[in-house]
Amino acid sequence: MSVPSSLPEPPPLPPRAALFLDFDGTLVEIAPTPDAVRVPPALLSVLGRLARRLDGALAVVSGRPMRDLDRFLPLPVVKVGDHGAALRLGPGAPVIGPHLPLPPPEWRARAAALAERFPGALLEEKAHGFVLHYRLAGPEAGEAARELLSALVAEQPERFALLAARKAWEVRPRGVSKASAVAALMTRPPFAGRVPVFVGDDATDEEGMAEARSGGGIGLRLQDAFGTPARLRAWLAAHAGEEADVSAATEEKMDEGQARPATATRRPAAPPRHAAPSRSGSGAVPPRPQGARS
Ligand SMILES: O=P(O)(O)OC[C@H]1O[C@H](O[C@H]2O[C@H](CO)[C@@H](O)[C@H](O)[C@H]2O)[C@H](O)[C@@H](O)[C@@H]1O
Repeated sequence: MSVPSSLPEPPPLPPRAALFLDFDGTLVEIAPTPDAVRVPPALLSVLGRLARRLDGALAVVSGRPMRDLDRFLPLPVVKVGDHGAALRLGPGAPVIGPHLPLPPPEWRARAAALAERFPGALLEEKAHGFVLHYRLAGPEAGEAARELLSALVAEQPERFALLAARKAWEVRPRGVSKASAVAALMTRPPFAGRVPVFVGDDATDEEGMAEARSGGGIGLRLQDAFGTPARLRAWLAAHAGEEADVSAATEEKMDEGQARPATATRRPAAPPRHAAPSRSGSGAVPPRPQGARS
């Protein structure tokens, strides 16, 4: 991801924030395949600590199936999967969601056949849809996927939509979105009455950001507000208080394979500039973390 040479300072997390975080491309860097994403170990402790500071008002809101979120983020935080179709409100809670249509089996079969034709293309199955990934197969595969899936969705346009994802095309049911997930969570404790803040990087996240803004909160596009997932992670670490586990600069080296986790430096979190720190979960949050490029 190219980083603008000077980014404005990210806004402070408002007092009594409810934080909604996208996963792919936001909390973690984009990887060649869905299974290849790397979750820095420090991220798990940072998210756990930050969730406690926010009295539980932190949710990961992703297009991923819940099984992937549980695998990559084995944490007792609120999780939303499948672009809003699956919701788990806490540890041990059942996965809930609205009744949604299933795509016809023939659609999946035709998508699988297309993936077979293009080496590197991948079909990712979801409960109520599927994704054709062409990151490793090239633009010709992407164009073929777009043509096929848009024709399929046109057969049932009131029930399904085609989503342009990052080097992928996704068939997903209508009726749910990251916006509907944010709206639903904001009616329930511990989110209700807080200021929604949504951070994300792609088209589906724009819906979540718009919902946060319409609820009086903030929508932060990762590329504009932080530049890279590593800088967002450092910002989250600073907001989590105590200690930031890994500096953004060190994480970036690790991401590039230049350093091992054992070499990570530990440093104190940047002190908040905009408001006094709080341990109650209602505190405001800091500025751009040290080590981040401006
Ligand atoms: O809502 P998100 O958490 O951002 O998830 C969106 C989709 O992310 C995944 O695909 C994307 O990330 C992969 C890993 O970095 C990358 O290989 C792929 O090219 C991207 O499109 C995931 O596989 C999808 O299920 C999510 O909907």
